[in-house]
Amino acid sequence: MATDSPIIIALDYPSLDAALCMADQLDPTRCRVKVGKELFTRSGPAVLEALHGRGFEVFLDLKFHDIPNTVASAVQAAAEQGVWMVNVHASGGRRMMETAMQRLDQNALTTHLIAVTVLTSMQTDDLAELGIKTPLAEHVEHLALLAKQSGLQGVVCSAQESARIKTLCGESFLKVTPGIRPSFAVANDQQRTMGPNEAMAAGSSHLVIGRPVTQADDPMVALEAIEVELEGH
Ligand SMILES: O=C(O)c1cc(=O)[nH]c(=O)n1[C@@H]1O[C@H](COP(=O)(O)O)[C@@H](O)[C@H]1O
Repeated sequence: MATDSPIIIALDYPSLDAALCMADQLDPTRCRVKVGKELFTRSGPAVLEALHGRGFEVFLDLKFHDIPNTVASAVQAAAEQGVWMVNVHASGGRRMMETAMQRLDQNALTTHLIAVTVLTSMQTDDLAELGIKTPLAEHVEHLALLAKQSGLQGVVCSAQESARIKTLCGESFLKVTPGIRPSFAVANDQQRTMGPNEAMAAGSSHLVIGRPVTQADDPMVALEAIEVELEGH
């Protein structure tokens, strides 16, 4: 079931049952869902089947990062399970990203392939510790351009970087932005955050939202409050 909503709810739960309990409160015409490392490691492909069966488009967020052939095979495996979107780490480099994209094309698989730039939990000091001296925003732009040149359809970045990436990589290049914090939510471990409305105004194409909805007393009330903040987009 396709949706026009930019909202992607992160189903960061420790079991299939818990994730489906949340999904059953959501409407696949009003949001997509994201399956990440914890849930997929615990439940495996069964969770994808269950969510597809309920009509959801699924972003499989496993952030692959390995040698080109291994990543291409993993991306192919994800796409063959019908996921809407899958991601790799841009820091895996051009050959890794190009090989993965070619594998999708060779097999006529239409899953969106995007690359993580710099995690939204990181700041300049974290990059410096890794030996990356470039200012964080510049490093994000560099990785976004590399992903675009490698043929990928978009990136995961902070909404703080969406405007600049839109200028560099174009409007249709996807900017999938976690670290979204509606006015009622706390930052948790996120560092580079933005509100949903501001993120869309900055050029984000999709908003990844987890705890502000999944840990709310009433997740549907939280989701509706976000939809209200987004009115006009
Ligand atoms: O790839 C991601 O989805 C991702 C990339 C990133 O840079 N930062 C980030 O928070 N995420 C994911 O986005 C979700 C954010 O969840 P909340 O912080 O609970 O809203 C989590 O599932 C993260 O794994």
